[in-house]
Amino acid sequence: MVRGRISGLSVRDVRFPTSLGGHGSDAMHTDPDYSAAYVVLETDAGDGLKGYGITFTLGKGTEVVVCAVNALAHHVLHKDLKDIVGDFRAFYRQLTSDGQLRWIGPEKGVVHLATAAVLNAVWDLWAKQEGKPLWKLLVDMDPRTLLSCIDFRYITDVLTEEEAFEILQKGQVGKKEREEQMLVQGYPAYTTSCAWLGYSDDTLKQLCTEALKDGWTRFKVKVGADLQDDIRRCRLIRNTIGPEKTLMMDANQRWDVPEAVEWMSKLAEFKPLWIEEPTSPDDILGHAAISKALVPLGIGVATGEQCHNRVIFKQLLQAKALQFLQIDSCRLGSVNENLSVLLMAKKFEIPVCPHAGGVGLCELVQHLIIFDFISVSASLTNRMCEYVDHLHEHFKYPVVIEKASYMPPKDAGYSTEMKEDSVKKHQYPDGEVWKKLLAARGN
Ligand SMILES: C[C@H](O)[C@@H](O)CC(=O)C(=O)O
Ligand SMILES: [Mg+2]
Repeated sequence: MVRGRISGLSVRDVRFPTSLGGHGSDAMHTDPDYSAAYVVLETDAGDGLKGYGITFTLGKGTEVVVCAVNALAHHVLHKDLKDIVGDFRAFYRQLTSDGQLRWIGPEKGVVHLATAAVLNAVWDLWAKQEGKPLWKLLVDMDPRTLLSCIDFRYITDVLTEEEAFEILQKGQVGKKEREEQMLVQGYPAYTTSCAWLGYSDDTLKQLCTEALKDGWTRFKVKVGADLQDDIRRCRLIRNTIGPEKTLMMDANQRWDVPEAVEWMSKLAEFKPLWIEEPTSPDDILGHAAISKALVPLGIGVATGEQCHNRVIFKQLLQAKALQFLQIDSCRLGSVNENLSVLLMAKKFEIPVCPHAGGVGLCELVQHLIIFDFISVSASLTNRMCEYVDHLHEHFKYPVVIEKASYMPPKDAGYSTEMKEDSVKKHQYPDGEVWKKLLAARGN
């Protein structure tokens, strides 16, 4: 039973110095410090439950997102939780239609990341009050209630509410068996942690060898900065993992369209399943051109981690611009907007392979993809969820990986809560980790 009025919202700037080890590095983000704007919602319900929400950022960008969360706070404060989730579509629209903040969006960039952080906290609180992990809250929700959380504005030309209802109705068939399957086998994952761009060849080889021993069969490598380096690194990885294992490549938006096609024709011998973010995330027709050009090479295009919103996903699908769709739990407007994208992907029969390269993204997105399998896609063909082996120790309910699969979370909530001690230590700039680092840098 949903209860309580939101009595407090706090937001903190939490950063991890991952750049020191080259973790998370790619062709465009060479020194990423994995960071989060971390939101905590309190209520007057007297049950001690809080809602925790994050959005993923890199370093200094967190400052700006924290400001945007504070600017949105008045929409949430003093509201009854039951009014928020009772008409979640209206609340989503209220947040994304703020007359003054909308101008610096709309539904994109900093203000949308802030929306995600706030709404992720609301979903966490809702799931905790219901005593269920978020994936289970979604799986058990009746289709009409689920759809009442989605803003269909701008997507009804490809997906009406009635069509979405039909998809969810069809998804009821075999749902129980699929839930059982998830609880036993988990959701298949791939690892990105062996092959960040800043890692040396020795590190690549060592990490791939260890990952193979741990049962990983799917690997992603960062490419795009230097062709000769890419050829050497991809050869090293392919030789280490063997011809049968799955390899994906990620260029993080480094190339122009013709350059992407040319570059990938040189990397085709390493048999990548996909090239991810070959060019600007806003270039829908560019992605379509690359997709078309790479068909003869057997390489698909994957994108989504920097897709602004459901509208861009809609057009990517309409334009046949991607073969693998990568939702992100913190880039889009939380669960609400991700639900609409999962349903569109189902309509277009495009496999969803979520993005999770960042702090906390694995914790969150596992809920969405497990729900997707049980209630929407009903398929694991060509599907896998990204896994990165970093920073899970800072979360109160960290992901559980077994046999290279995500095991469904059992604790109530959205797995968003961080350990208070970790937050204190990594808060920027006053946490002890940053005080030391900044002093050593002479700041
Ligand atoms: C900066 C991030 O680590 C980015 O490289 C993640 C990413 O592209 C992915 O995980 O995919
Ligand atoms: Mg990527």
